[in-house]
Amino acid sequence: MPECPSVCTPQCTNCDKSQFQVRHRTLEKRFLPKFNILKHLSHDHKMAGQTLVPNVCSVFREDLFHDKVAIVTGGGTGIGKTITQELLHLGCKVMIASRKVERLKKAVTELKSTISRSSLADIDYLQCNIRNEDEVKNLMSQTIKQFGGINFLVNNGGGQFPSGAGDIRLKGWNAVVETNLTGTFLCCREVFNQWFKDHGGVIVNIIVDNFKGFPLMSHSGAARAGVENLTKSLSIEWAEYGVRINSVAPGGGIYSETAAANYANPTMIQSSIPRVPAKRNGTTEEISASVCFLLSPAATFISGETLRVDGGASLYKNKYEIPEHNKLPGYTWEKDLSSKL
Ligand SMILES: CCC/C=C/C(=O)SCCNC(=O)CCNC(=O)[C@H](O)C(C)(C)COP(=O)([O-])OP(=O)([O-])OC[C@H]1O[C@@H](n2cnc3c(N)ncnc32)[C@H](O)[C@@H]1OP(=O)([O-])[O-]
Ligand SMILES: NC(=O)C1=CN([C@@H]2O[C@H](COP(=O)(O)OP(=O)(O)OC[C@H]3O[C@@H](n4cnc5c(N)ncnc54)[C@H](OP(=O)(O)O)[C@@H]3O)[C@@H](O)[C@H]2O)C=CC1
Repeated sequence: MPECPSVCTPQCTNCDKSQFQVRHRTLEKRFLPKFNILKHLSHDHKMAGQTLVPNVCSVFREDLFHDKVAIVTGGGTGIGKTITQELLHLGCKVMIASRKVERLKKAVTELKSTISRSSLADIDYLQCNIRNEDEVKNLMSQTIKQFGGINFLVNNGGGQFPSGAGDIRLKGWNAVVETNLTGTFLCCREVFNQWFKDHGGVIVNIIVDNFKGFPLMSHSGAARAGVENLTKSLSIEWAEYGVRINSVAPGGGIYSETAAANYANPTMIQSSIPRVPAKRNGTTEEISASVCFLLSPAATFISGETLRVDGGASLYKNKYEIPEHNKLPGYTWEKDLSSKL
């Protein structure tokens, strides 16, 4: 059992396990189901006064963002929800935004209950499809109205469906490109025009590990490559306005129930593990820590960068297995050379 990185968590009301220990067990359960090495927990662990969301064990100082306001798109689920929870823990006011209001409402109710009474942190939600220009404009203006400004934008909302490129219909291609590239652009442009141009600010874009191509997700690979380059362009163009912008590229698989549920094969996220040098999936907490670092004063000289958070996966094998074939013969002036190639 690893050490908890900071002071944390109450004990279970039924036994002496801390919430961190229970959380750690839950992660083992997620990542190693088929090896059956887990001992079953003898009872449900109930933490006095706690909700279902785990307590935050952030490595960052608790008041780090006490005077800050953040927007997190897709902040009601998975990676975005963990980022939101860590930002709240660090004292930030957070507006979460996505398409499905029920998810947003549920997340706000759960996460609000984790804010301590002495904290200046606050959370609210706005429905916003980042593909819709008017809704993005509204997200920025309403956040400014409600929280008095915006310091951070985390462009986390996004996704795709797996498909061979030959089978992607134009509508499907456009849906993925509009979500991941155009949606990210619209959020960047609007936060700049409505606030960052006059006050500065920090943007973090969540992309994917597409560094060796993204076979069967070509639409998303292309869109995220666009975001990576947008990150570089804007880091130069907007430096004079006090804007920093970076990307985080999660790799391997980052497990969350919603991420897994997006795929017909729920083990899709787990299937990366053999090709991850760390030999496991990543956690939403590991992505959140990188985002908080890039938002923080520790990263004031970092802009235009993409941080790979992938256990080394982007340096190792492509997940895609190329079937045996002889469809790409060599070009040569010698007869019979092809047998030696
Ligand atoms: C290990 C992996 C690493 C990465 C992990 C993660 O990212 S985890 C995070 C994962 N989380 C997420 O990805 C969450 C967010 N993702 C999403 O909401 C969707 O994947 C979206 C981005 C396509 C938007 O969807 P939407 O409903 O707003 O879109 P829409 O209604 O406007 O147009 C839809 C059109 O797209 C097409 N099409 C759609 N699905 C399929 C399919 N399965 N099959 C084939 N085609 C499909 C189809 O053409 C359809 O129109 P049609 O022909 O039917 O009339
Ligand atoms: N999990 C993983 O292994 C990896 C994830 N990523 C990326 O990380 C980000 C978060 O994914 P993750 O948390 O894992 O999965 P989730 O499916 O939980 O998160 C996707 C989020 O994006 C929101 N979203 C999708 N489309 C839109 C839209 N048009 N407008 C506004 N919000 C939208 C969804 O909310 P709603 O449905 O309410 O709109 C949802 O909250 C995504 O960009 C994903 O592609 C990258 C690499 C690996």
